[in-house]
Amino acid sequence: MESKAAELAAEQQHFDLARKHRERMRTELGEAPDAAANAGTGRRLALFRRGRKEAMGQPDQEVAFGRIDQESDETFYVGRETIFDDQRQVLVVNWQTPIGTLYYEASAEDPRGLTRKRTFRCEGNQVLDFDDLVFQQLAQAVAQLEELPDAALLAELDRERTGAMRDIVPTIQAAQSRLIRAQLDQILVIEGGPGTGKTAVALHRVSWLLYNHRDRLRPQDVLVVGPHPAFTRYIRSVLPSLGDTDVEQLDIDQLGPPVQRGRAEDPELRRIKGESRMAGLLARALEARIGTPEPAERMLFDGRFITLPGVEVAAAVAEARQATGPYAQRRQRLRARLADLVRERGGPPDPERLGPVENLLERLWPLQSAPAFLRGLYGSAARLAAAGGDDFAADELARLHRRGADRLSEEVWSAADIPLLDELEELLNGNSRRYRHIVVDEAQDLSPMQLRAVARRSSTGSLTIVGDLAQSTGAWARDHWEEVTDHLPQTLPIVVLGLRYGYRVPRQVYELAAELLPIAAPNVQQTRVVRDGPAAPGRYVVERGERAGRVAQLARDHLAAGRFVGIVCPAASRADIEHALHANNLPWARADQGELERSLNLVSPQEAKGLEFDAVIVVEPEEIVAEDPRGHRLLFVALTRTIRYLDVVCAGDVLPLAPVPDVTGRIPRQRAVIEPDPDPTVELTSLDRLAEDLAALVTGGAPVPMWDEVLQRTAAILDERSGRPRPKGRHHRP
Ligand SMILES: Nc1ncnc2c1ncn2[C@@H]1O[C@H](COP(=O)(O)OP(=O)(O)OP(=O)(O)O)[C@@H](O)[C@H]1O
Repeated sequence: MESKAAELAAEQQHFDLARKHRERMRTELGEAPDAAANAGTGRRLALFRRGRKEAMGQPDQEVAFGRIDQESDETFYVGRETIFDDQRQVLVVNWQTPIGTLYYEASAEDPRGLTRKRTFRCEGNQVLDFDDLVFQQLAQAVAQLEELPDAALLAELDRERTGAMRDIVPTIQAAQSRLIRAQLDQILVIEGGPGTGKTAVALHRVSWLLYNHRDRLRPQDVLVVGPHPAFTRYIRSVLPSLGDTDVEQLDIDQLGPPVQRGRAEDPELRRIKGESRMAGLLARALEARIGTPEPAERMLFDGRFITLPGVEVAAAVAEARQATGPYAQRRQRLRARLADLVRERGGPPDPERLGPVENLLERLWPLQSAPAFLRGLYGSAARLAAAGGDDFAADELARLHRRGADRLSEEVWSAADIPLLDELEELLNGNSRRYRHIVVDEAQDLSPMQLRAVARRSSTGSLTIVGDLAQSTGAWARDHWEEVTDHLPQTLPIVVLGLRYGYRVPRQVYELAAELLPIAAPNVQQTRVVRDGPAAPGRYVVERGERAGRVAQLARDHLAAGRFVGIVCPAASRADIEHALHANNLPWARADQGELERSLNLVSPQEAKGLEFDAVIVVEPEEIVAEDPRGHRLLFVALTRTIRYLDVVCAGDVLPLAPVPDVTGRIPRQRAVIEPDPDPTVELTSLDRLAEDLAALVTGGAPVPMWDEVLQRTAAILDERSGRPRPKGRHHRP
């Protein structure tokens, strides 16, 4: 057998050769002439080449991260891009190709025709070392190899954070790879605990889909929606680093017209505005703007009166009302009809001279902008009452009523207003941009109106929905995924698949946070943590007056050690903490302004969703719990943001498990987790869907030989839950 040194030298030779050819390919891309049949094609070619060049690894980046050896004796190197030599021989294959996929998927149970999987450790393009998995040897010894974190993954997880998410191409795990490659034509719900890689998987899935469905999907056809600007900023470099530059990435608040945002609103009003019955209210209110004509409509053209009988005008209005299409389009239809009626009576043929028709049209079918219309509607109790119909109680309509700013340009809108404006935009103009695939991250919190805004942008019904029910908080805290998927297009199958291994949060921290789960989300499966952290969580219970000073001191210590730090601070303590940071001369970035670049970041628990830091300082858990009706979930979010260090600084309990009074002094009611009633009328189709979901879970979660075992255990769990006697011979829960 070759010595390791000799093998390393041989690998280095291959890496050097591949790098030489990568640079040759880069040069060729730069030099290729822009000549094309026409200017448009030339521009597209130039853009394509720019995209290809950007996607190429930098000269100092390793050409490959892995190698697979097949039983057929063929060997492939796997990297971020395919590299050819000048004879078109492949030196490295792209991770997104079927061959590249084998690198992630081969396991001891199912080696997929491989004899060996090699993972390289590199510094630049210098091969320092490699680890081998030799499948035949391992097959007998390891039952579930794919679940064990390997050295390469652990080293990657321990790397310091910077405020920008990185790609995980070299270390994608088998279970993650299955979700990345799941079929395009479905609504795939990726669920899992904090730090299981849901966001990373969803972004790599986009890249994989773009590569493997080039015929149907261009980068411009894909939209990624995140919960807030700091999150979008955090993830925005992942797709470009995978070579996919033109994918649109927006915050949920950007799905709507550009208006001034920032209006605060109480949760009850937020809840009303988020409900899908608001769509009906808006549609009725808009139709109510359409007027009725006078018995006779008299118009003056070039000194001559023309009179249209009211019944004819009313018929034209009725026809436009019944037509399909958005308000503005139907208005055009009415305009054309009125012009015809005028011409039939000898009016001017020239549309330029139809000013009086425009006036009549404006009176009957006024032009509207979404913000002007909604401001007017909120401002009128009578219009709200008329549009509310039986769907809204009087006190709900009273809550919606508000006096608008003096000028439209001064109106400040709330987050819950944005999807209403977007709904109106669609009713008025119907020109929302459509996408062929949409990814929605942190989807567990979105209101039905926000989900409608997502759904209307989907031209195919193909979506990837990402979230964690245990982190679902706010006015729309959810306990079941159906509460989300019911508002999405129903054209394709819905499959919920889970990620179970926690890569971010160290064991000591997760154990603390998981104490909240029995109250926060008793139905949610716990994460299996893959690694230990460097230290137990720091618990600092201090006098209230000392709290902010202690936070500043801890932040300073973490910063001195070169860590990327997040302070998760409830609103009630925000001013105190800001003051202490100022006084200690510690500049920080504000997540509420989409910033996340400095070493020190101040985030609210809500903004903390999806983010991660080397060190996290959580301020006053009791206040965090009091901040939301599902406050224990919010605290769970706050405690699970760290990749290494956690400190909790408080005057109250480190881990308040009992309900804590909210800001008004009331004990918030925890909404009961609703177990679905056994319903004998459940339709076969939904049972089929449930069975399909379960089958998908089993397929994705266990190797084939274990399926029977899993099903037997599932049956035992169900028996236990239902209190039914367990038939003899069935497996017991371990
Ligand atoms: N296979 C992997 N290789 C290397 N790093 C990984 C892998 N999977 C996940 N990670 C890392 O683990 C961390 C958590 O991943 P991610 O943010 O995608 O988790 P999440 O499930 O979306 O978490 P949350 O629910 O808190 O938003 C990230 O730093 C990510 O890069």
